[in-house]
Amino acid sequence: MSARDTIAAVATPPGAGGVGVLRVSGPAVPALARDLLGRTPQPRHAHLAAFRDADGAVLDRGLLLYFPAPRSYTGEHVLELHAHGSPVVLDLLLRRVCALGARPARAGEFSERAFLNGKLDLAQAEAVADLIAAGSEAAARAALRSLEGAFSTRVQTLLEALTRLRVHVEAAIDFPEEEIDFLADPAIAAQLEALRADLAALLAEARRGVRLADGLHVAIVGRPNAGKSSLLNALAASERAIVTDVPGTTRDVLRERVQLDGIELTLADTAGLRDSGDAVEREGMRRARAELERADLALLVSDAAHAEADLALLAALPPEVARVVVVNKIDLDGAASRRETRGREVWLWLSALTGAGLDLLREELKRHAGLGEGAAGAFSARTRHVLALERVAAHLEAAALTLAATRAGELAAEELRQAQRALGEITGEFTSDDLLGAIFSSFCIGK
Ligand SMILES: Nc1nc2c(ncn2[C@@H]2O[C@H](COP(=O)(O)OP(=O)(O)OP(=O)(O)O)[C@@H](O)[C@H]2O)c(=O)[nH]1
Ligand SMILES: [K+]
Ligand SMILES: [Mg+2]
Repeated sequence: MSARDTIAAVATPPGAGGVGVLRVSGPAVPALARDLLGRTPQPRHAHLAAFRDADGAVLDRGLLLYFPAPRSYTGEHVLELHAHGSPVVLDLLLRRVCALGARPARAGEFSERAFLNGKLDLAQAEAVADLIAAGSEAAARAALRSLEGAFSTRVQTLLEALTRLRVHVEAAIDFPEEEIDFLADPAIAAQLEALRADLAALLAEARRGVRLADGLHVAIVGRPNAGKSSLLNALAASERAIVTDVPGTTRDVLRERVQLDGIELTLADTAGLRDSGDAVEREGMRRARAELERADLALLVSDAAHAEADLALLAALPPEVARVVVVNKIDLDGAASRRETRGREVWLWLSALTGAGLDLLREELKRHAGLGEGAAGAFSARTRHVLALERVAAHLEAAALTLAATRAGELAAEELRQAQRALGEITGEFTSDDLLGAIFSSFCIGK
């Protein structure tokens, strides 16, 4: 399979447990397995074995499973030893297999080998880590879909369409006397447009995939006393934040994780924004603004009694952050809860105190977290993928402009080539060692 060395690591989490698994991968595995079992193991068969140290003393009794290459996680010969989940026993077993020719694996090294042996593409390998780290049911389901190739297949389809288009354009360049006519062929423009539309759809889904994997980061902002901390407490269903009728109560950012129908929200309560205030409060406001820059969604809370004045803040929000306007304290004038769309904002009338209208807010949050319509087939993605897709979009746009304006085949072809490269980075067709190192080193040991 490869001339790589043999690696070993405990694959189960540190600490005591019912069962602990030691995993070994590489060319030394067949000999190692024979040594441990006293005979050649059957492939993919659970053998009951006594694991012995060099002197023949039994270290533990457990199961031994042998997966010959290439039908294994890494694509190499793999051995799994299922022992009792004792850190001491597992450490002794690890020492034993290292004495028999293995070395301790680095973080993510099994998955890296799976990638290098073509068992998983890069997006799938990342999905393994995202599945392990999933903080909610929706995140776990989405990561499994990516692991099974839902995202990669879409990328692959785009890559194929892009390749066909490049063949067309590059063929035109090879016939300079006909190049202009060739590139004016409406079929080329149509192919490019279709590609851009498919890419835009995939980009939107990948962005949702990032939110599903990471959870939705919500910054709660507004004027002092609008009821921001009360809203956080209502959503968290606990008295996490201090609520008083004194404006300027919240000084620091308070973050709270909330599970909402299988998705994870990180809510950040912030200091009320106003012009005056002491030094501490001003620092709180600076932190509130920094929180906004990082958020996926801003909940702008206003007091129903003076909502219009409070909402002058809308213009101050970073333009790229999605926002929902909350008109709070409707209990004071007896208004009913409701939802309205005004321009790019959704407005919700509710009461953090009585809970009226909170269900509308929960629905809105779920929509933003990617659990809206069409979420059934959602896959997980990473910011790295979104950035790559954005670069692809920019190159395709440049190619379209070049073709439309100048019919400069060489330039358009170069943009398409760059687009293909950026797309290939997602699945790992084009990668640098630095990128691979960065990705796999963030995995856990034994994966
Ligand atoms: N009647 C009514 N009062 C509310 C409601 N929400 C909050 N309040 C009251 O408004 C006051 C301010 O609430 P907070 O939650 O502290 O407001 P805040 O926006 O966090 O204030 P700062 O942290 O000072 O910026 C408190 O007295 C709350 O009890 C509501 O829906 N209805
Ligand atoms: K307050
Ligand atoms: Mg507060």
